[in-house]
Amino acid sequence: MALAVWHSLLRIITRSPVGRGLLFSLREQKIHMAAIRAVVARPVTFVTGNAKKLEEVKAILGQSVPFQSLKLDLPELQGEPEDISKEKARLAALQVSGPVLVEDTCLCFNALKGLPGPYIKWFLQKIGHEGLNNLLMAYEDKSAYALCAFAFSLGPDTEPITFLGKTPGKIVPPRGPNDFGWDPIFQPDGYEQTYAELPKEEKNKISHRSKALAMVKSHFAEAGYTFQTDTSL
Ligand SMILES: O=P(O)(O)OP(=O)(O)OP(=O)(O)OC[C@H]1O[C@@H](n2cnc3c(O)ncnc32)[C@H](O)[C@@H]1O
Ligand SMILES: [Mg+2]
Repeated sequence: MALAVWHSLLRIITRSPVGRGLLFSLREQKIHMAAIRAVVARPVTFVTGNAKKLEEVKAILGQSVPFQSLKLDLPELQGEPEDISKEKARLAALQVSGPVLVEDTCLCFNALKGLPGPYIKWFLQKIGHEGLNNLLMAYEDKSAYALCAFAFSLGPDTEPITFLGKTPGKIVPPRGPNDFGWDPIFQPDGYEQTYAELPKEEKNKISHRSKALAMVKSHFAEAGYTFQTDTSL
């Protein structure tokens, strides 16, 4: 009985234009999914010009997302962090002709409505830790947040997707080793130490970068990508 109903249903589907359209689009979708899997069956390249970022990304991701890295200082668009990161991913995907991961980091002062934000690199280079503290001299509010925007693209023809991580804290006079950007002047909420004073493993547990990467990890796990680590292909 059930088989007879099933057969007549199948007849209706295959004979009607709507049913045929449905079957066709299901087939197309299957082909599309297969294409996506084929594209990502290649290594993901994390593109950055910053060795310290790479070090942290390696430590945080471990073996969960196999990737190779490419040292390249990509040009950066002006604008909102997410858009900057997406544009970096588009440029990186063109360069690599394959799946890429990039990130853009911001340091945002609440008293300055989020500035320097994505321009922190240039502020840090020009005015240093002391100058960054001085920017907040006129304000009582020293609160700030570190923001990381990762963007992942499957390749040059694919729209990048973003993953944001944010850690609140405050800006303080520099303390701790001066080996990574603005780490000595950022004290995360709930800690008496600056990022620079914290052991690396501790920073990597609570940082803006680790929060964004946790989302990257779960996206990769849900999508079920299979990545090739053999770069000879
Ligand atoms: O090639 P990319 O990945 O862009 O590397 P970059 O050094 O240019 O990095 P950004 O454009 O994201 O600029 C962010 C600035 O903040 C610094 N920075 C990034 N992450 C940091 C972190 O976790 N702690 C301290 N400083 C950080 C970094 O050194 C830059 O000066
Ligand atoms: Mg940069």
